[in-house]
Amino acid sequence: MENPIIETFGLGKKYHISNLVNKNTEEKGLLGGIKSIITQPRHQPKWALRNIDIKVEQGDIVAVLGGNGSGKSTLFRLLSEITDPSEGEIILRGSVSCILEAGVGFHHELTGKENIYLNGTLLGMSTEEINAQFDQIVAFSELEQYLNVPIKKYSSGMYIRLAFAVASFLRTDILLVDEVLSMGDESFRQKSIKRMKQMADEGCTIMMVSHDAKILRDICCSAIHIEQGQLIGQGSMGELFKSYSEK
Ligand SMILES: Nc1ncnc2c1ncn2[C@@H]1O[C@H](COP(=O)(O)OP(=O)(O)OP(=O)(O)O)[C@@H](O)[C@H]1O
Repeated sequence: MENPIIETFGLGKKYHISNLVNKNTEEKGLLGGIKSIITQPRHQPKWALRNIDIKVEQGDIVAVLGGNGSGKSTLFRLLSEITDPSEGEIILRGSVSCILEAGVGFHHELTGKENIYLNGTLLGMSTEEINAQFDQIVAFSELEQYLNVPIKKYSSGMYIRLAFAVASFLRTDILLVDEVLSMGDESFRQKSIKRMKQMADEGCTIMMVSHDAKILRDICCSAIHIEQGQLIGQGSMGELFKSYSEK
């Protein structure tokens, strides 16, 4: 694979989880016999991902497979630069848009319309470029009536429709879609799948997480399999899905 659009080298992310540890101690002296509880914060490091070396080719639609807590969302957070790696390196040869869990990427006090312009500006687009895409975004999201309403008043389904429309019609080379299609209704899901195939045909690279195996098998040609923060494999969807579902 020459000049893959996404490459990672020894990528790792370590979180520090603070646990409150109750320690029963027996007081001596004046307070002899009285037990007190001392609560001490302790920080335990946990590697959410480690030693991840992947390569993704431009125009590919890649499924990211893995059980709960395996590190899929962490990988997307690293690739979209929401969080920094603890070790290793990421090379991105294009701009990234992501649709992560409801709320991320939008400013809740701003209206739908203001968020469309804000997202476009963050992607480096001029007002004229955003204007040129605006009607398509609104039509795709089917939120004409709610454009001047603050995002905080949107339902999760409405949020997902706007997030998908914004991410898929504003200029982007890489689209990361994390488990959001299951939140929309069936007709929106079908429309989104069609749009993703069209984007891939136009050269956009898509990585997606979904617990809906049918969606993944329908549109992904390759896959990455992660378990407990470790890369199990990268290859064709057919091959990896088989080993993933047999585990
Ligand atoms: N902000 C955080 N602080 C501490 N630990 C975290 C944080 N985010 C994720 N983790 C831990 O990192 C591991 C990987 O989490 P991640 O959300 O990436 O998994 P996932 O594969 O997306 O899971 P799921 O399919 O359940 O959404 C988990 O053990 C999780 O508890």
